[in-house]
Amino acid sequence: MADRHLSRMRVTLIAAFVLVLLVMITLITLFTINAHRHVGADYLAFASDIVRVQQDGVQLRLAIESLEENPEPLHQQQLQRALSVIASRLESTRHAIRNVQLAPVDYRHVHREFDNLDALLPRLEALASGSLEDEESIEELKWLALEFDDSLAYAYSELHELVHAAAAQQRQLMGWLNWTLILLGALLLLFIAGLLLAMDKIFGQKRALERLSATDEVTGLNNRRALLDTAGRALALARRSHQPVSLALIDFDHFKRINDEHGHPNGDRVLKQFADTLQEMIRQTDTVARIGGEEFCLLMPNTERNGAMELCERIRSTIATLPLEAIDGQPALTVSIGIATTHGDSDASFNTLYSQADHALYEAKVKGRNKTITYKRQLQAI
Ligand SMILES: Nc1nc2c(ncn2[C@@H]2O[C@H](COP(=O)(O)OP(=O)(O)OP(=O)(O)O)[C@@H](O)[C@H]2O)c(=O)[nH]1
Repeated sequence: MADRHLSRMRVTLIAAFVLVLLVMITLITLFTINAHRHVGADYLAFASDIVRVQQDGVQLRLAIESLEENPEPLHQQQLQRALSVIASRLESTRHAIRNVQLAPVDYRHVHREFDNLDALLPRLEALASGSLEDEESIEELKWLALEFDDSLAYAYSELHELVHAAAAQQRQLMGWLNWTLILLGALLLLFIAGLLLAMDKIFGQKRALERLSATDEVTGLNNRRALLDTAGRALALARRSHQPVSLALIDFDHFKRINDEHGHPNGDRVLKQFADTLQEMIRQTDTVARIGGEEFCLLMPNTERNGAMELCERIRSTIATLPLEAIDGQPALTVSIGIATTHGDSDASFNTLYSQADHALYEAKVKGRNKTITYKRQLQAI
């Protein structure tokens, strides 16, 4: 049952982890694809560059007007300078477009306009560096310059808009990035919280299992297995510190009658009441366990034979007069007790102690029950 629960929890945890992983991978992939173009681009700087180069068209027009009014070499030189500035700015704008990585589909028409400018520029430069003494050449230069200026203005204004749109996308992307990070953080927290809860549950179940495997369910006392652990430790400690350890086996007399006359459930209640009474009478360092049907074992570390005898006698006489709640509050039971003691200098094992106490218990039963007998080389009865 617990195994099934644990493996279900394991599957849930793995599924949660895979889900979180998938969500993270999807979000990161989507983000990376979109962010690739935008994240590193400085659209703001590019936009202000474009505003600056838009002034080139104004310079060109001014140079043409001056040349028209007064076709002097000085104005011709101004025109040549303006054209050379435009040429180099066109080149650096192209370079900037490649750097900000605008999607080619978005700026295809701008690109076409740039090609047109590329075609017009050499013609303009040739005219501007030729002889401009007759009106016809100036007129041709003027119209070509106007066509060039139109194209330039269109290209730059389109580009400006594209860059603004890209900057808006970049801002939106950053917003998404924030939300993505918040979502990932929340998922991670959820996952960690789930993991902690699951671990808490697992450890809780483990503790409950340990408790159950060490406890007798009728009386709530330690069971045989828990007693063996405790006794092993107590005996090892006693050997090291040369202290005595006593062990008592307590067995009800004619318990069968209780079951027969009052029913098994009432028999259980009697066992429980006895266990509670026993717990109240012993020291904190003592351990009591139910090791069989109606047989109990009391481990008394650091207790000599006389001390054990005194306590067990008190137990025996208390039980003999104990009103049993499950059977009309009447005292109706006695116990027989066998005690064995190991001294500090002895290295008796639990099994030895147990069989000595069992031997003494057998003697108590044979000698008429309701007795406490300590195991000695010759058994000693009270
Ligand atoms: N109610 C209840 N009875 C139990 C439990 N375990 C064992 N018993 C009963 O305890 C009785 C033990 O019977 P016996 O071994 O003959 O011992 P006894 O009747 O106490 O007689 P002596 O020990 O010889 O004095 C049986 O009737 C078992 O059914 C239990 O968990 N609950």
